Amino acid sequence: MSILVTGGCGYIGSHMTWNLHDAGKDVVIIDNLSTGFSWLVPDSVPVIEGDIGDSDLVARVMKEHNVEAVIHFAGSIVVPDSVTDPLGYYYNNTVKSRSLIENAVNAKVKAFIFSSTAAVYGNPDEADEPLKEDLALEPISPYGTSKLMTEWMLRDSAVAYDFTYAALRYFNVAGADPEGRTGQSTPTATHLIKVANQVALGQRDSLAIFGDDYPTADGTCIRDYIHVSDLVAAHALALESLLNGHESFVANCGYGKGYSVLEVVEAVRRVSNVDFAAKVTDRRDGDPAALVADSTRLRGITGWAPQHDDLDLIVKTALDWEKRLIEKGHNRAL
Ligand SMILES: NC(=O)c1ccc[n+]([C@@H]2O[C@H](COP(=O)([O-])OP(=O)(O)OC[C@H]3O[C@@H](n4cnc5c(N)ncnc54)[C@H](O)[C@@H]3O)[C@@H](O)[C@H]2O)c1
Ligand SMILES: O=c1ccn([C@@H]2O[C@H](COP(=O)(O)OP(=O)(O)O[C@H]3O[C@H](CO)[C@@H](O)[C@H](O)[C@H]3O)[C@@H](O)[C@H]2O)c(=O)[nH]1
Repeated sequence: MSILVTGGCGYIGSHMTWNLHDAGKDVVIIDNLSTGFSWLVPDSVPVIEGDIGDSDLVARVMKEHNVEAVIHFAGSIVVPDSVTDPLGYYYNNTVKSRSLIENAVNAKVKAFIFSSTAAVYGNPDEADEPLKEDLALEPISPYGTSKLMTEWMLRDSAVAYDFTYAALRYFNVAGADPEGRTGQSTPTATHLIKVANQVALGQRDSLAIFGDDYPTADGTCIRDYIHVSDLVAAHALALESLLNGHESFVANCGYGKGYSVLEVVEAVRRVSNVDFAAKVTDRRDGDPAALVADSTRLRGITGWAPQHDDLDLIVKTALDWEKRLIEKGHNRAL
């Protein structure tokens, strides 16, 4: 019996792979290496280079590796790109997820964990923060819609076929493996903490703050930053719950605390000890003002208890990984 991790060579998938490897589980990865790197995962884990939309390949891997569970990270992840390329996002995130789910059903996979997102909530009312799972779902970006449609395919399929699923709605995932084995490695990544660390280390010229006229205390957007190690621990617990017979569920993954863009920039300056410049520019398409999670449901179902709930620690682990990338020469595309 093994666990198929799609997108296992990506940022979050590689942390998941190390988590499962450390726990002694059998893992197999399918990744098309569009944004992932096979050197981020343990040498002993098989990496099948291919696409989750390649049904023959997926069926073969599920059969050969006797796959019992799927943890599905593969996808396109940049919110503003989804605004300019909606059909590309619906294809990679929704159409190919449909194909993967069909393969999982045919292979009699028992449990399916899906990377969903806070972007399914759209631009929620301030009064609804922290956000609970049963709020109205009104994504404001094609990225959010592409993920919500996959949640719905899983909901309906789990009724019709014999498997259970967990759709985990991640808030802003950040930080890196405290042991320094993997981290966010896409040189052109657009995530705030990654970009700010790159600026602090002289890998990028400047940091743009996308808008300071939002209805928040300092005018910049508020997000709930969750350490990637806590996030993948939630997946391991969710999988255990499903395999122990828990019914399917949808759950938020975040700490329940929000930081503004300016507060994050201050944290990166403090931790890096570099007083880099940041310039306010126009708003970025598709950005809601504030997203903060209520994770009561996740904690209740799985017993999840975060270990790294500390913004400076998140920034430090990410910064340490960024330095490692420079040492390894993996920052060359910038
Ligand atoms: N990073 C965040 O803050 C965040 C928040 C919410 C949800 N998510 C979701 O988590 C998942 C992982 O995100 P990440 O930050 O690790 O991104 P990532 O880009 O580092 O990882 C995605 C991985 O999937 C692979 N991939 C993409 N399309 C594929 C395809 N069609 N077939 C096979 N492999 C494919 C890529 O090569 C990469 O290794 C995504 O589904 C994303 O939408 C991320
Ligand atoms: O150079 C930058 C980068 C980001 N931001 C701002 O920082 C905040 C966070 O942005 P970013 O780190 O790009 O994350 P999000 O756009 O919030 O999206 C992330 O978090 C979502 C869940 O909240 C996931 O669905 C997405 O996959 C993931 O990329 C936003 O207000 C951005 O406008 C800047 O001001 N300057």
